Amino acid sequence: MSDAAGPGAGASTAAEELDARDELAHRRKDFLLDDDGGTVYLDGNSLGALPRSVPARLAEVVEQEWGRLRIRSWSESGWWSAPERIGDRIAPLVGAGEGQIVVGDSTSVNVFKAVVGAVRIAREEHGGVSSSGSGSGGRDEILVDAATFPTDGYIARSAARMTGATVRAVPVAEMGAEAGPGTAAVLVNQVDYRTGELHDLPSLTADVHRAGGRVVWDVCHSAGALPVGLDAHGADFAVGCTYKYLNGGPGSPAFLYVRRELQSRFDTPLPGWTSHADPFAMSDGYVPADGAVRGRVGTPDILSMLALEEALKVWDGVGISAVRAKSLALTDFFLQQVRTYLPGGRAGRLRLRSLTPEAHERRGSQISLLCEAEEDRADADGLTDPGGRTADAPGGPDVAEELMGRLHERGIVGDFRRPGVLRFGFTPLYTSFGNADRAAKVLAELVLARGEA
Ligand SMILES: Cc1ncc(COP(=O)(O)O)c(C=O)c1O
Ligand SMILES: Nc1c(O)cccc1C(=O)C[C@H](N)C(=O)O
Repeated sequence: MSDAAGPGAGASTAAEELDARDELAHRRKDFLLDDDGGTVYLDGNSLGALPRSVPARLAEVVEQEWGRLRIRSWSESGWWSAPERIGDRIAPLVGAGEGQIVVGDSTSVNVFKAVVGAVRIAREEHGGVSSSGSGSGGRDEILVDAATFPTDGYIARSAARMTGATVRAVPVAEMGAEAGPGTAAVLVNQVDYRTGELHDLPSLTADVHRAGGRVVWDVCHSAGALPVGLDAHGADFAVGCTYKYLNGGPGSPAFLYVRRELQSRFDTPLPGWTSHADPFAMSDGYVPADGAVRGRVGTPDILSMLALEEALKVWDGVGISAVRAKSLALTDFFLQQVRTYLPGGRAGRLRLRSLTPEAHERRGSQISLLCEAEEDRADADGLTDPGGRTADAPGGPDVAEELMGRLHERGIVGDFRRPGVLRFGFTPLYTSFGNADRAAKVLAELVLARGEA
């Protein structure tokens, strides 16, 4: 086991061989990881690790650009154009051409802009009147992914109230069939935050378009983890955060993608002055800027934004397809090792069941294991029946939360989501196969100790 692989050293030969062949292994050194402390960090699907070059760059921004140049930095240090410049840096990672992504605000705020923008465009296309808000062209419904990360659902409901639409929660698998003549917009997560399931962006986008609606993709759990293909598959809008697989740091600004053909018709519900065609004219009337700039609202959060820009340098020379290949290999390997160390996925009355699909085309970059405390089931084959019941069996959620606490004590950092889900995120730029092996081994030890107690 090489030092570069970090904790997990001394792990299985299989892990060592996989690490030795890993084309992305050299990237690990670009991150500050707690290798000496023995921590295996599998929570990059919530907060990515710190790229080593960020602190020095932030110090420079604060001391030099803010401290010395002060107001001049808006032009001389490129602060003013940072939202679009950084958007173009993210673009290839999500399959977008230049000029369609703006960075800023939170994902929640961008969901609001995109959903209202999508409803307005759909209505205009079907004979409604977008700017006055009157006339819907019969497009009165917003479909929302029934298992969505909560913020999207909350925001969609507010956007619906404001536009006179209604929201209907629909399981993603049924959305294509449910989209119809009343559909204005569809809001859907490409990867489910709880189960790690990857949804079919190309086919659902095509279905929504056939129904005459517009689709907003939340790519928080796919940006930087897998090829998204926004342009290629005709996505209308996309929003995503940058603090997960893009490692931008806590609360780093989100991004908004508006497909080029829709930009001139994007009627933002938050027309702040920085999205004006001539912001420094400071005129009374709002005239929207062209292009990605139209997605801005107010003054960009420069410190977070420039930390993100520096963090994105770890992607230099890295292709998203290599990242995807390693992500699938890591998640396959983790599942395989859990099965090896915990045969049948169970110990006594305690059972782990993967909610993350086995099929690669349906898997994001995390593994979610539902922890059930139940009677032994004759039909159970352990870890292999995603899509089954997710009932919180007696003690399930409590035991899962307790187990995640114990994992943290043993240096394995994943997280817990209700009901009883242990989440393990795999960030290919810095996670080694040794990490995956060590996490599986410690998890199995803890389940065995707890289940047979
Ligand atoms: C799918 C998804 N959407 C949105 C968010 C959060 O949005 P915000 O960045 O506004 O907190 C998260 C995670 O926090 C998420 O997982
Ligand atoms: N954004 C977060 C935060 O500010 C605090 C704690 C966690 C988060 C997260 O990102 C949660 C994450 N989206 C999830 O998938 O559960």
